[in-house]
Amino acid sequence: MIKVAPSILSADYVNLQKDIEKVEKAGAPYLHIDVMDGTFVPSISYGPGFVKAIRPITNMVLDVHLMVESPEHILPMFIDAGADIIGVQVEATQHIHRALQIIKNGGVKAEVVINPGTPVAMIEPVLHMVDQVLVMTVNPGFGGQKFLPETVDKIAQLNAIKEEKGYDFDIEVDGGVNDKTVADCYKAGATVAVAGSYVFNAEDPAERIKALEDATK
Ligand SMILES: O=C(CO)[C@H](O)[C@H](O)COP(=O)(O)O
Ligand SMILES: [Fe+2]
Repeated sequence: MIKVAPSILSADYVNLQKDIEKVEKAGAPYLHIDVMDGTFVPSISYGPGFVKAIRPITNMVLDVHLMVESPEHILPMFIDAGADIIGVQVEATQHIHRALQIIKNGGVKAEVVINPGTPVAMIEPVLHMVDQVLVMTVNPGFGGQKFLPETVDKIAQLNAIKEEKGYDFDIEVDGGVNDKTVADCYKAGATVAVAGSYVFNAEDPAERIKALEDATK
């Protein structure tokens, strides 16, 4: 069964605590927090203060996805804010190895993220040092986009490398995930699924989390 990571990008910001409590009660193990800088992606979302405010109200794993140019400079702020996992986009830095080192040295799990147009070969040199790889299944920047099926092959490629080399990272998928698309990702080797609009644009987020779990049993 896949681990579900609801993305609060599609939550009700005015009643955020209620929405967070709903998905935690439904048993979601991760909470996905999308940080957007208005440069790497067009949108602007939230910063380390947001993570710091959420930290004491939940026991879920705080899975922070940085869509930020040159993230090295801001990593210490997200480490101090209480993130459990920090993901950096390989396309956003000339120093992916250094960025991952900073995260690990801060005692936080390190994740590398790849966009749909980026080949797996780009991240092969750092796969030995990551706790999680995030395969973007849409182009980053917005919630509610359509899943890109051509990204599934990259999940399989990563899973093959993981098995061949004996690496121990989770494979997370993010973008357009629903009860249909999640099944192919899981079959290819994904272990964590981010879902924003599918979970939060629903009457009952708990029912949607269960549907994702049931589709991957
Ligand atoms: O990183 C992201 C977009 O760049 C997100 O995690 C986004 O919230 C996914 O949303 P949805 O499940 O609605 O496609
Ligand atoms: Fe994300």
